[in-house]
Amino acid sequence: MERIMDHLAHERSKAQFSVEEMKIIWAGSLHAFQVSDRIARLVASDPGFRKDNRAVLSRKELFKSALRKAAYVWKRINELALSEEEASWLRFYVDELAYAYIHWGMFVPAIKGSATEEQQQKWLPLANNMQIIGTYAQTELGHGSNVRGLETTATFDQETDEFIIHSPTLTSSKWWPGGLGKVATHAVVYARLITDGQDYGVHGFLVQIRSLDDHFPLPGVTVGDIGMKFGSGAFNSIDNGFLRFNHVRIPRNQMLMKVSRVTRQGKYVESNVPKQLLYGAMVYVRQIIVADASIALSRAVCIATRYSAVRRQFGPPHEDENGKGVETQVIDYKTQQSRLFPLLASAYAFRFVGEWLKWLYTDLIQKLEANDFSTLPEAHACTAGLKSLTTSAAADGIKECWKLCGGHGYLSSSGLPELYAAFVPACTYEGDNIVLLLQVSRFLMKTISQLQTGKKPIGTTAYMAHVEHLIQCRCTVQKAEDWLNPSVILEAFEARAIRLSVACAENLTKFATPLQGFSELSPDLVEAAVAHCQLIVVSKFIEKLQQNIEGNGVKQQLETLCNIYCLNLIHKHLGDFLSTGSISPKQASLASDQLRSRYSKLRSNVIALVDAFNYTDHFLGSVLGRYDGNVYPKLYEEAWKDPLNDSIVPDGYHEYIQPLLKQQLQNARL
Ligand SMILES: CCCCCCCC/C=C\CCCCCCC/C=C/C(=O)SCCNC(=O)CCNC(=O)[C@H](O)C(C)(C)COP(=O)(O)OP(=O)(O)OC[C@H]1O[C@@H](n2cnc3c(N)ncnc32)[C@H](O)[C@@H]1OP(=O)(O)O
Ligand SMILES: Cc1cc2nc3c(=O)[nH]c(=O)nc-3n(C[C@H](O)[C@H](O)[C@H](O)COP(=O)(O)OP(=O)(O)OC[C@H]3O[C@@H](n4cnc5c(N)ncnc54)[C@H](O)[C@@H]3O)c2cc1C
Repeated sequence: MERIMDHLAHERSKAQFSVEEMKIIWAGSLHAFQVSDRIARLVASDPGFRKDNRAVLSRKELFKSALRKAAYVWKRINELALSEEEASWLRFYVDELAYAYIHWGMFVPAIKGSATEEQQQKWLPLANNMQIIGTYAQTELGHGSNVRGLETTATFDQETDEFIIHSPTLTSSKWWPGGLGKVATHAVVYARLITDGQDYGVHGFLVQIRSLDDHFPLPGVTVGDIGMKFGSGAFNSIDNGFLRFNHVRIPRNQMLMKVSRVTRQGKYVESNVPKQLLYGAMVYVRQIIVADASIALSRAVCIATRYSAVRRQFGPPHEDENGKGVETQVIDYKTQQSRLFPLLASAYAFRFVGEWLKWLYTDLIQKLEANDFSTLPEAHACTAGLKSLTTSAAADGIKECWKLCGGHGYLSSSGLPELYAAFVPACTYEGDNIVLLLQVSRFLMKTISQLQTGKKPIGTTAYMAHVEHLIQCRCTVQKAEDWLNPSVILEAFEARAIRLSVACAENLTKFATPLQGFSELSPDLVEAAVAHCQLIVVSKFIEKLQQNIEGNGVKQQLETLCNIYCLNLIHKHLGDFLSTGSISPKQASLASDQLRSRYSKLRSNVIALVDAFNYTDHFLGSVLGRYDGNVYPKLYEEAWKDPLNDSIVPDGYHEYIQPLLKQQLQNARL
């Protein structure tokens, strides 16, 4: 048997902590680690889940392959009698975007969040058993961010006890819903509710769009795919669709009636729950997307880190561990470290804030069940803000990782182009990132205005209670080591965040109306929201370190990562920190000194830190990120697999190359 050479073994031997213990920290618990590890291996070893040929498939082949895999996933879930937790891991590791993401991730949560108990009893078993396949049809051709501006109508017909769903204009066509184009049989459709001639705004309706017998669209329904999207593979395995209704009738009881309902007599009745619960599915998915951002970023970082340890360029002659003369590993260049290590730190930071957000969401759901709606505004602000912050940083980070791999990063076989193409729309779906930050700033301005009324800020805004101190405090750092003190870091971030918010609040008073002020100051408001969200990530990382963290050397590594995450943010947003007086220029320079020293401290551990993500080669899908580091022979092998190399002389030679060459030859002879 061929011995598998581990080109990264020397790197692994340098680690100063227990990778196995770190794997548990990354997974969240021993149980989560064990389940996810088992399912990851199950997926990786099943040829039915092969995905290395995706980049060369045509759109139709890719789509069909995604359908096949989704059906196979369902089959395996049932054959193996997987629990809900195991089934989620299976879908996750299969790593193929398909209609099932929208079905499980949005359609089912929308029903759970907005339907009455009775409606849930009818629809959830059908959805859970995949007897119907659902999509989430909110966005329209002319309206995405502005949900209140949706045009589709649902007009109540008292005579027949039905709603008539209609698309009155081209711009009211539903546009983008995943799984809609070719697969979904049902949709949660967001439409303006009209009864008794009055428009009550946007509400959710459960609408069947395709026949369960022959899959043809039902009468009055026009539906199709919106076309190819950015990048090969990636989102092109999903049929994002368009949908138009021509007076389609549905029974009255297919309005999702938890928040409000229409009676048999056509009377609109509000319940005692806030209308924002209609947007509950968005809060749910935004929270999941934060976890997804840490995964996408950590995948890219894992690839770039392993490859940076394998790749060698320039440098004074070195001897490797076998005494052979070699060039410098690119990971030892300080520029490479200053680009890569903050991304590694961010992956961990986002993991921990994602864990906390999951807790916040679970807590919200428990409170909502007890009719306590008090934490809904904060949950909305946190999910919106952190979704925005983490997806923007992860998308930029993946792109940086591809550049960190030089030319080979641009190859499909690096896995990075597809990862980027698949992830970058997260900056737009579930709310454009800027629009979401503006929601956070609205929440911040409200919180600041309530300080004057004596209302005590809670949760992630609790720091605002100390506004008087934070507005005038001075950072105490005198030497580089002082930047390792978590309370110093926290105060600098709190001071920056509150000073930016207070400046916005003061400036807003200078405008004739709040609307005008919000519009004029929106770039500043976005910066204040970013500062607040970064503070949340920093504080949750610091809180994580205060927990009981077991394992040889694990806590020390996390402390170094936390320092790098925070100090790099100070470095990147120096303008904010200096202009608000949160730190001085001298302290900024000390922060940079400390950051450099943290990179050196981290260096020998980075391969082990990416191993702790516990990603299989199948999941990573990257020749550059292979666990064994055996990059060059595998790149060569992959190149041979390209369809262009199926023949020695390419198709088209006889039509287009040979005549050209002959012509040139004849011309030369003349
Ligand atoms: C097991 C497998 C599961 C797989 C799961 C998959 C999970 C993901 C993982 C990987 C990803 C891969 C798959 C990707 C799938 C992508 C699917 C994408 C779907 C979509 O994009 S659906 C469409 C989403 N659309 C949006 O997000 C639109 C954005 N716009 C809005 O949210 C809103 O309109 C708004 C927030 C901009 C509101 O603007 P407006 O000023 O008009 O405000 P009002 O509507 O009047 O609201 C006022 C009031 O309400 C508060 N508010 C607003 N939104 C919410 C909310 N969601 N929750 C609670 N509260 C809310 C707002 O703050 C205001 O409060 P105050 O009056 O200020 O107190
Ligand atoms: C891959 C993908 C999958 C999707 N899946 C679904 C789905 O399953 N179901 C569904 O319903 N939808 C889906 N969507 C649609 C998605 O939710 C919307 O694209 C998103 O909400 C943004 O809306 P928009 O496209 O209208 O952007 P717009 O709002 O038109 O944004 C355009 C620009 O205007 C700016 N802008 C907009 N409003 C403001 C403002 N108030 N202040 C300042 N700037 C502003 C934005 O920042 C952006 O730069 C999907 C989208 C994508 C890309």
